[in-house]
Amino acid sequence: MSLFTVKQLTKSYPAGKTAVNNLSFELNKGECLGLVGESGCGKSTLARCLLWIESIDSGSIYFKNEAIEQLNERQLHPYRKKIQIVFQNPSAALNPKLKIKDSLIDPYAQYRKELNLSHFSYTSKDAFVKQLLEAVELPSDLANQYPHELSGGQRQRVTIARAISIEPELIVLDEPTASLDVISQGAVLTLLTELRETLNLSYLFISHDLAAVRQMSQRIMVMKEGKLVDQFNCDHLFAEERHPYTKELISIF
Ligand SMILES: Nc1ncnc2c1ncn2[C@@H]1O[C@H](COP(=O)(O)OP(=O)(O)OP(=O)(O)O)[C@@H](O)[C@H]1O
Repeated sequence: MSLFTVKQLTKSYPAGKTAVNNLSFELNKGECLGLVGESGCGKSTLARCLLWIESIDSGSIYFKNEAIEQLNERQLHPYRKKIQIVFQNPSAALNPKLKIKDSLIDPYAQYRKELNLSHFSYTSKDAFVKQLLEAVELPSDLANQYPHELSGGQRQRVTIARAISIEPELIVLDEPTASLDVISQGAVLTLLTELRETLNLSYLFISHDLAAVRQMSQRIMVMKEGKLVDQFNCDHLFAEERHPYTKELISIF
């Protein structure tokens, strides 16, 4: 089943070049779709368009057959709950003045009236936070600490716990391990794979690191200068018909 169907999506910035140029693709429920391309090719712009925090110039984005560009802000509210994002830099994503438990509870507090959780259950704030920390393999005593008291890897686990707290259908992972050391990177990627299976999540996994994208994804899309130049199943990565740019990326990974 298609979760996202994107048709001929174009987005440009005033006085700038076209960041996303006539992009079409589908993202299926339960899959991890990888998006790879060099810095500046338009990956994050595409992510912001899908989250509808950036308007589009033309084209369509369907979420489960509903055209999101036709929804008003009130109609977008339930849509926003179904899609969460994890950014590259967990320090910027967490409020330094809030204890971890207060950051973690934020999405739940925002959407609690509409939530029908099946994996997590809310009995009290402390118990809920404990479940979330356990899900990302963090000790529960981190709940009372502040972001600066945690390591980068721990902080990124907190942002992942926050993203999964309202059991979204899709998480956009925008370079989620780029700020971490190699060991933490591997551990976070393994955790994300386990969470996708346990919580039946779908991912759009954005990275300039083809090796990480290959480890995580079932299908891969390759972007170059705003355009989608290649898309294929992971097991076809080394096939002869790959686009020359994909072959170039393979040669450097
Ligand atoms: N708010 C903005 N205003 C003007 N131009 C922008 C804006 N955001 C992005 N751009 C431009 O759009 C293009 C695509 O940027 P984008 O951040 O989407 O690329 P990216 O592939 O995510 O890069 P990176 O991997 O470095 O994050 C770039 O040329 C960038 O300069």
